[in-house]
Amino acid sequence: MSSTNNLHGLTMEQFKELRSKTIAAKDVAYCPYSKFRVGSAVLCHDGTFVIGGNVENASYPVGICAERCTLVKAVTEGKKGFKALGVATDVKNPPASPCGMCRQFIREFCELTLPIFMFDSDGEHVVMTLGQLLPMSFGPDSLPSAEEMEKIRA
Ligand SMILES: O=c1ccn([C@H]2C[C@H](O)[C@@H](CO)O2)c(=O)[nH]1
Ligand SMILES: [Zn+2]
Repeated sequence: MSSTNNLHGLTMEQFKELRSKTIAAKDVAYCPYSKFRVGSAVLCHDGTFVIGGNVENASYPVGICAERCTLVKAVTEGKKGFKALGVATDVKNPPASPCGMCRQFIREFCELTLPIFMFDSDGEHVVMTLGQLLPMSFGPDSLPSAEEMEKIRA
């Protein structure tokens, strides 16, 4: 389920860059209310990285998590496929994992095999795939086509 030595197809160099960018991204968090810094980075298929942090709001529910911030940036920069996602916080035992809303958000754009590296306060990680974190999930391929939908409703 979790592992510290399986890089899920990433080279050691890619993994190290994902780790350093994810941990550094904690510095871009805007979290005056919770003070809980979350950094995130995604490795895109084109080899580039996009980073983000949690961005809170005086109207608390309006805030956005680091993982969604990162993916919104990547998608709107035209990035198409994603090889790995990192998330880093200042807690340990266990490291924080993406919330349910983020898991579903990630599902829209990534394969179930996407590895999600969760880094703790010491930079140690647990890695799980999106499919492990979000079993029997509902995604774009779960919706019937317009034609199928017509048959279903007939
Ligand atoms: O995986 C997580 C968990 C929490 N948060 C944010 C939301 C909020 O700003 C703060 C406290 O929940 O951390 C994230 O960004 N990602
Ligand atoms: Zn979230």
